[in-house]
Amino acid sequence: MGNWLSTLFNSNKTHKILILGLDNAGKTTILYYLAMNEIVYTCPTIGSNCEELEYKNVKFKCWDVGGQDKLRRTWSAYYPETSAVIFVVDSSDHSRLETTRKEIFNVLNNKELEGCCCLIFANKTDKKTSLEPKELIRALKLNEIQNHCWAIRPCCALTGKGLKEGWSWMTNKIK
Ligand SMILES: Nc1nc2c(ncn2[C@@H]2O[C@H](COP(=O)(O)OP(=O)(O)OP(=O)(O)O)[C@@H](O)[C@H]2O)c(=O)[nH]1
Ligand SMILES: [Mg+2]
Repeated sequence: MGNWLSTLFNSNKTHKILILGLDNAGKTTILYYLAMNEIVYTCPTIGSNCEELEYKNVKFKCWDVGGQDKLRRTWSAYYPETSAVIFVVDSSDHSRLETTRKEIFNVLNNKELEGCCCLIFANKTDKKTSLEPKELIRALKLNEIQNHCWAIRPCCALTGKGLKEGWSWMTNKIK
């Protein structure tokens, strides 16, 4: 991982992280930025990508699952043993806010994810039309999330801006 993902404390456990979100949200771009600290040009994911990362001597196995409509029904196969969900939102995609909202709540209402914390990355902040986190909280009704510790963080996967802050929040919440 990048420089900011260095060493501090020890744990033998590998935490499973699930990266979900609609197609084109930027999940794969985020995964590879976290894993390699560089921008990877992607094509739509059919199936999933998996990378093992280490942060402060804690190991993470991150699954990025394709977000196309027909692939979303496969997401639940990845739920068992998940420590945290990262839900990536294209904050400039105004036309699919309602679909995004439904998918977030579908995911978080699943019993297999009980107790998981959820980091929502408001990605593509470089775009002029991107909504701010507080606008997304309102549009996606995030205050209605129950029984999950959650946070929303703005980011730009093309520059890495905001990824560290979001990742740090998530790792602090994982038990
Ligand atoms: N402008 C901008 N484009 C981005 C950003 N992050 C990702 N993209 C672009 O958005 C497109 C989709 O990115 P992916 O990472 O493939 O999206 P995905 O969520 O993995 O999509 P699926 O695999 O289809 O589920 C690519 O062209 C990326 O280069 C960002 O922060 N800003
Ligand atoms: Mg992808």
